Amino acid sequence: MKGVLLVNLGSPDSTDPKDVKRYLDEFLMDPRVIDVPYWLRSFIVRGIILNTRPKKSAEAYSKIWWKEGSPLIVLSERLQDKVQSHTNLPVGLAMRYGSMTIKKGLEDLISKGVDDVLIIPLYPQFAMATTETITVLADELQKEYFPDLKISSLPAFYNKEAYINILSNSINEEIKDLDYEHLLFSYHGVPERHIKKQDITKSHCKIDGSCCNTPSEAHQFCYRHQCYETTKQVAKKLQLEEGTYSTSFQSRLGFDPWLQPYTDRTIERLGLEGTKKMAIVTPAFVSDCLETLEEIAMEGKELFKEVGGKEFTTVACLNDRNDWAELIANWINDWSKN
Ligand SMILES: C=CC1=C(C)c2cc3[nH]c(cc4nc(cc5[nH]c(cc1n2)c(C)c5CCC(=O)O)C(CCC(=O)O)=C4C)c(C)c3C=C
Ligand SMILES: [Fe+2]
Ligand SMILES: [Fe+2]
Repeated sequence: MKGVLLVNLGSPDSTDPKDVKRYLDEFLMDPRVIDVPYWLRSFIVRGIILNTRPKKSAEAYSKIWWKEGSPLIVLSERLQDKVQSHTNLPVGLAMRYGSMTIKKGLEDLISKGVDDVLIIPLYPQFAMATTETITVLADELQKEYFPDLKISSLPAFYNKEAYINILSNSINEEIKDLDYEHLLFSYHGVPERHIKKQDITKSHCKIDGSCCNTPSEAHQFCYRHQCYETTKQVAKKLQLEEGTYSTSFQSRLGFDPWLQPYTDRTIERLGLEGTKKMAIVTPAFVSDCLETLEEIAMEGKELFKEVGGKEFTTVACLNDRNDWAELIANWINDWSKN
């Protein structure tokens, strides 16, 4: 029997700094997130980051935590329920990090009689630190624990027409009555090194602003290309005028160069240049989370006001929108016919 496992990033079990530390340890020790040799990663993560960050992150999580738990997890569970209501196949939910493990998710599906699983990474754009780490772990688990299980995964959907339509509608619903001056598409950043590493041609990626616009088979794994493509397709769909929107990258960590332009500097620049009303959408996230609710809706807004901005509107992630849940169910039903 076929079944499906939706997989999102995960959150700590609570806002207690001890839980945050345990979660960050698992997350940041993933070699596809901090991609340096083990001894160096261990030194950076356990010797430096985990000494100070858990307390700071725990405070940030406390600002956005819901009565039911982590917004990312609660919203993913609501999505799972809605998707389940549109398909007869069992739909499970797991997180790449934290307590809701992929192993448990697969065991649960197997206990329902499933022997053929479609993994759906809940990330529109492919990245080594998100999509790839999920599929690699699922393959490892399959080899070690579930040799009779067939596993396949849904590819990144950053440019799929039905997804672009739903994302565009979600943005339009929020901004149609605003006379905003600038719409910023803010994606989670990654170190530039990740982009170069994923270049299967080993010659295409230059991070010079032009390679991502030049057709190449490398784009199948180029997070930067895929982010710009999502922006481009939405802008086309919504007929946004050139100059009234742009793309930036948020949430950088450490001192290496990450994808630019950075979101915080872009918000600051827009405000300093005289923009009074801006809107912001975060299409790398399908569920609202720390990075959208705190970093953007709180910190970003505060920064914009500090530099003279007046109105800062955040567009909610797709979360558990009916059209989004229906689209995932359509993908599942299409897959189940093969
Ligand atoms: C080297 C570090 C990181 C990389 C690379 C990275 C890529 C990446 N992350 C997401 C999505 C999310 N990240 C979230 C939180 C978060 N991310 C990092 C670091 C890297 N992410 C940290 C340290 C944290 C924890 C928060 C903090 O301490 O500030 C979240 C939110 C989780 C939640 O519980 O709400 C999401 C979602 C993507 C899409 C991505 C690459 C494309
Ligand atoms: Fe992240
Ligand atoms: Fe590229």
